[in-house]
Amino acid sequence: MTSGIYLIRHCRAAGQEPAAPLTEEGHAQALRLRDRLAATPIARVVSSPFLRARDSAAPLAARLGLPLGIDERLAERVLAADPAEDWRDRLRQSFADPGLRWPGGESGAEAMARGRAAVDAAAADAGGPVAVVTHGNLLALILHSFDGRSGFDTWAGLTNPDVYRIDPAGQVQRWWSDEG
Ligand SMILES: O=C(O)[C@H](O)COP(=O)(O)O
Repeated sequence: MTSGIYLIRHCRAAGQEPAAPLTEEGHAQALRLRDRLAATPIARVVSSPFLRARDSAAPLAARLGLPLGIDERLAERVLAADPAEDWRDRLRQSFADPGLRWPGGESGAEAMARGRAAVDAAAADAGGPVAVVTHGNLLALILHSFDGRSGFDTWAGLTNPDVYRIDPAGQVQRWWSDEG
């Protein structure tokens, strides 16, 4: 039983590599994210190790006086070693077939399992709701682990940032999206 999970996609960023920073607008979004979430009794903040996720979570953790936890399992899924032009089609296929794996990549099932394990670890004994910051593909897979209806279309509709709430009963609801 959890007290609720806020599952967050990072704010707008300048690239996709691990060290890609937030844009100026992304930093402004991180402050709005902080202001929106600081009104809830968040007990723990955990992020992907990627810079864009850490910098999305850091203002919230600072406002709440909490350490920013880093969990490698929240890093974005590697779809394949080669940056294929048809990555979007591959992604669609991988939601339809969770066991599908391209060379150098993770299957959807593998990524979902590690992402869900990270969320469960963040929520365990937290004593209140937790905020977990990650990436688009992994976020959609984690949502799928709670609610089988979340899939490719959920991923395609994600914004930066995006916040989904998973309530103590495991029900998934989009909670906030800063489209500004
Ligand atoms: O799923 C995606 O959109 C890509 O893997 C990039 O993810 P991110 O922009 O959320 O890090």
